[in-house]
Amino acid sequence: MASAPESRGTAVRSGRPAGAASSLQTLRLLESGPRGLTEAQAEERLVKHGENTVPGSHPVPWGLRLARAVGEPFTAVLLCLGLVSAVIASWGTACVIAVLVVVSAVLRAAGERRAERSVAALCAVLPQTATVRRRPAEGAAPVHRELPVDQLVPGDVVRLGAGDLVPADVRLLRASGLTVHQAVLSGESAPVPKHAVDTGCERPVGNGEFTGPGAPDSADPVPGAKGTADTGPGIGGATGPGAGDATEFSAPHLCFQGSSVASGSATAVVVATGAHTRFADAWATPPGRRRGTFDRSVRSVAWLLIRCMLLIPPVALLADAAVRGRGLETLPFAVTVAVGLTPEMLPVVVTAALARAAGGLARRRAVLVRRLHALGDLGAAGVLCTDKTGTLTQDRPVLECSLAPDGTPDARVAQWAALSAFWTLHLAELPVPDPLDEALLDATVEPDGPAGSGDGGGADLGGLWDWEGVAALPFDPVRRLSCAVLRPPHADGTPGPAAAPHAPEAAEAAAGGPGEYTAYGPGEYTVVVKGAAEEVLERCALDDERRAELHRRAALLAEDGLRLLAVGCARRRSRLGPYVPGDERGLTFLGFVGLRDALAPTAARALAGLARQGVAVKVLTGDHPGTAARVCRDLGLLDADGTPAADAPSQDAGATGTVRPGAPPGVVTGAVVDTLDDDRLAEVAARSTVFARCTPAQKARVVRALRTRSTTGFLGDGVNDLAALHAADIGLCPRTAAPVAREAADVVLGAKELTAIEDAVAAGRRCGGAIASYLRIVLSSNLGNVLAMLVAGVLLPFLPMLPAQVLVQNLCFDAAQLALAFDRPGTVEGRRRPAVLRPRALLGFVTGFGLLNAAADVATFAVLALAVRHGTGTDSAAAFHSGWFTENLLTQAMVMLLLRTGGSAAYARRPARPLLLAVAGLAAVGLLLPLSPLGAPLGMTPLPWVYYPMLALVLCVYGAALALARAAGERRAAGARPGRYGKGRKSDG
Ligand SMILES: Nc1ncnc2c1ncn2[C@@H]1O[C@H](COP(=O)(O)OP(=O)(O)OP(=O)(O)O)[C@@H](O)[C@H]1O
Repeated sequence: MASAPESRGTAVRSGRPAGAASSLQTLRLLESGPRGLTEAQAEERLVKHGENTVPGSHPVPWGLRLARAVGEPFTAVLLCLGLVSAVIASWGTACVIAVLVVVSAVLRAAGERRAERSVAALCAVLPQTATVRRRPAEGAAPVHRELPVDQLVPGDVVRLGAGDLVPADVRLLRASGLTVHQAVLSGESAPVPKHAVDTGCERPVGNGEFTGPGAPDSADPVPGAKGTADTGPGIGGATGPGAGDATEFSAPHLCFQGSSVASGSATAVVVATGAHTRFADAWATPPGRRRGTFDRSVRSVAWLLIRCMLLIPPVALLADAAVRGRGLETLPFAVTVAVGLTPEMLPVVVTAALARAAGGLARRRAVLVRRLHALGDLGAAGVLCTDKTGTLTQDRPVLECSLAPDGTPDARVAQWAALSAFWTLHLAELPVPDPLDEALLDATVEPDGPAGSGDGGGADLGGLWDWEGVAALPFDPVRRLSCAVLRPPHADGTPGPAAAPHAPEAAEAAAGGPGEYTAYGPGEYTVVVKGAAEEVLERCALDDERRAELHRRAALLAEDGLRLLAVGCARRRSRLGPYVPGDERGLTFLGFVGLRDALAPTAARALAGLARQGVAVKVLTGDHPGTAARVCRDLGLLDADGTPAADAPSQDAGATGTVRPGAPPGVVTGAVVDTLDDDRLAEVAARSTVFARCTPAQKARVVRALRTRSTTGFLGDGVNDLAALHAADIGLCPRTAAPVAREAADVVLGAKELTAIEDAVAAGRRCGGAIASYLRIVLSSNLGNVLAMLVAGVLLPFLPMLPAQVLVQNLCFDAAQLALAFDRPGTVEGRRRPAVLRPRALLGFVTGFGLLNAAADVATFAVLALAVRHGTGTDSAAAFHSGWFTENLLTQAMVMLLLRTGGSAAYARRPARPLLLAVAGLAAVGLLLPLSPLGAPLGMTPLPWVYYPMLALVLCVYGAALALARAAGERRAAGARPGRYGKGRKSDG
C-alpha cells in the first residue's frame, strides 16, 4: 500500500513544487490519482501528517493569556500606578495595587478561557466538511462523500463549488468559471479567477471559460477570459486583480486554505494540510475581526475613565499642597485615590455576561454565537439587513409556469432551461445543485409534469436528453447567468427524429426569432443561456420596443411574487477554442420560466418581533425588484404604495423610496445604488426598505452606508452575501447557509427559525443592560468615594483609609460586582430600543450619582465625628476608618439594588439570586468585619452603638434621594424621547 513518500514529504507539505509541476506530476508526487486515494491510504496519511486543523485554533497558553489581561487598559494603568508607588517606596500602596492587578488578570484570563471553550464547543456542533473523492479499496470505483475538513490528507481529491471554503492548499485539476475570495491571504478584495493551468504548456484545463469534454482542453487562453473593455467581465465574471500579480497567491492553478469559492466549481488535489498550509505560514494566529460598536463603546468608556484616573493624582497633590501645605509625601495617597476610581472588573464582567447569554441562547434556541462581543453589538443594533432567498423565503422553488415569448404556456422553455441546468451541473461537477436548477430538473423529469402547473411541462423529454453537453458555465451571482453549450443528437447535419420538434430553433421560429433552422450543419452547437430577465434580454437580438415589452411582461410576472428565469439560445460553430462572452450575445429569446418560492413560515412573525424591538429591517436581494417588493408586501414590510409599513421602525420613517422610475415604489435597485455617492446613499438607505438586483458588492456598500448611522446587522445565507456579512457590525446566517457564509457569520441561527433573532437581540440587550448597570453602579460609587477621599484627605490629619483597608474594600466590591454579570435587567423600554452604551450620557449619570454618594459619605463623616465624641476612649483614626468602611459597603449594596438598569420599571423584575446574595454578603461584611477578630489587624475598631442608628438615618435619606433622582432622570429622558426609535436619544441600556 502506498503512503506519501518520505523523500517527497517537503514537497507534499509545502505544496510549492506542486505549483511548478503539471497536474499529472503533482498527482504522481502525491502518490494519488484522479480517482482519489483509497480509504486505507488516507488513514495512513492522517496518522503521518496529522489532522488538517486550522492554524490558530490551538488553545492560547496561560502565560500569553495573562500577559494580554495585564495589557488591558485598566490593568495597565493600575500597574503603572503600582510602579509609581514602588519607586517612591510606598510599599503598602504598591502591594495593594499588585494584588488588584493579579486578581483581575487571573479572573479575566480564566473567564476568557471558559468563554472561548464554550464558543469552541458551540462551533464544533457545525463541523466544516469537504466533498472528497475516495475509493473504498484498491480497484474499487471512487465515491464522493462529505468528510470533516480535519480528516483531509495530502493527495485527497476534493470538489469545490460556490460558497465552499477551500479546505486545504489545493492544486486545481479541473475548473469551471472558478473565482475565489482570498482577501484574508493576499488582501485582494475582489474575487480572483483561477483555472487549472498545466505548467509546461501554460494553458488552462477545463477552466475559466466553459467546461466540458469537447471544448477547452486544447484551448489557449483567449482575450476576454478575464474581462476586457469590450466584452465586460469574463464569462467567469471575474475582474479581480491578481492575474498578473507575482505573489504565490496569484498562481492561477493553486487555491489556498483560508480562501473561499465565489463562483464556479473545480476538482482539485490537496497538496498541503494543517500547519503546512500557506495560511499557517502567513498567520500564526487567525486575523482578528474588526471591532464592533459594542467593543468600541466599552473601550471609549475605558479611555475616558483612564484620562480621569490620570488627572486625579495631580489634583489631589495640588489640593493638599494648597490647603495643608503638604508636598510630595501625599503622592501615595493621591495614587490610592486614583486606584479607587478603577472599574478593574469591567473586562471580567463583560466576558462573563456575554458568555452566559451566549450559553443560554445555544441551549434554548440553538443559536450559536461565534464571536462573543457580537451579542453586545446585536443588542445595540438599530438596523438589520437581510437577503430574501433562503432567509425570508424557503429557497425551495417550485416551477409554476413556462411561457413562450408571446406569453402563452410553452413547456419547452422550462425543458430547455432544465437541460441547460442538467449539463451545467454535470460538466461543472458541482457538488451541490442550485435550488432553481434543482427545481427545474425536478419538475421536468416528473412523468406528470411540474407540480402545480397547468402549463409548465409534462412533455416528453426523450429527445432533449439525447442532446449532449459540450461545455458549461455555472450560475454566477455577479453575472446572474448560467450557460451550457449543447451538441444536437445528430450533429452531422441530419436532424434527429426526436430532436427536431424540440430543438430551440423551433421555438426561435415560433417566437419570430432570427432564421428558421431546420437542421444543424456539421459541428454546429447551441448555446443555451438562462438567468435574470435583464441580463438575458440584454443579450438577445431584439429591437428596443420588443425588449421593453418583454421587460414589462417580466415585471408583471415578478410582481406576482415569482422568481423569474429568462431563457435564450444561439447557434454557434463548434471550435477548438473556448466559448467566450461574445458567444452569449445575439441570442434568440425563448421565453420565461416562473418559479414560486414560499415564504419561510416564521419570517412574518420574526419581522413583527423585530419591529416591536425597534429594529428597522431592510431587504437586500439579487432578485427582481418586483419579486422583492411582493415578498416584502406579503411579509408586512411594505405597504401597497411602497412606503415602509406603518408599524415598521425606520431611521427616517415615511419616505416612499421611489428613487427610480420603473422599479416598484419603495424599491431601490443596485443600478441606482451605483449612481449615489456615499453620503447620498446613507440618506437613501436610511429611508428605504427594499434594495433589489444588488450584486454582492452593492449589498456590502448599502450595509456600510447604513453603519454610518446605526449599528447594523446582516442576515444572509449564500455566497452572494459574503461581502455584506463582512461589512456589517454583526453577520448572521441560518444554520443551512453555505459554508463560507457560516464561516463569515458571528451568529448562526438554529435551523430556519428566524424568530430566534428576536431572542438573540433581547439577550444582547440584556447583556448591554447588565454591563451598563455595572458601569453605572461601580463608577458612581467609586467617584463618590474618590471625592470623599479628596475631601477627607484635605480635612483630616490622618489618612482617610489605610492601604490594607483599600485592598479589602476593593476586593469586596469586585467580588460583589461580579454578580451583576448574572443579573437580567429586563424592562419594557429595554425591549423596545437598542441598548447603546453612550460614554457621554454615562458620564452625566455617574457625575450626578457620584456627587450624591459623596454627599452621603460626607454626612457619614459628620455622624462619625458625633459618635466618636460620644464614645469614650475610642481611637478616632481607627473609628473613622471602621465607620467609613461600614458605610461604604452598605451604600455600595444599596446602589447595586437601586441603580440596576431599567430604572423604576426594573424594580418590577426581581434581582437575580446571585445579585441578592452578593448584596447581602457585602452588607454583612461591612457590618461585621470591624467587630470581628480581623478588624484589629486591619486597623479597625468596634464603633460606639450610637453610630448605627445615625448611620441608618443617613442611609435612609441616601436611599430616598437615589430613588427620587433616578425617577426624575427617567422622566426627563422619557420626555426628551419621541415614541418612535431613531429620532430621540438612544438608550444607555
Ligand atoms: N441557477 C440559476 N441559473 C440561472 N439564473 C439564476 C440561477 N439562480 C438565480 N438566477 C437568476 O439570478 C437572479 C439573482 O439571483 P441571486 O442568487 O443573486 O439572488 P437571490 O438568490 O434571488 O436573492 P438573495 O440575494 O435574496 O439571496 C435571480 O433573480 C435569477 O433570475
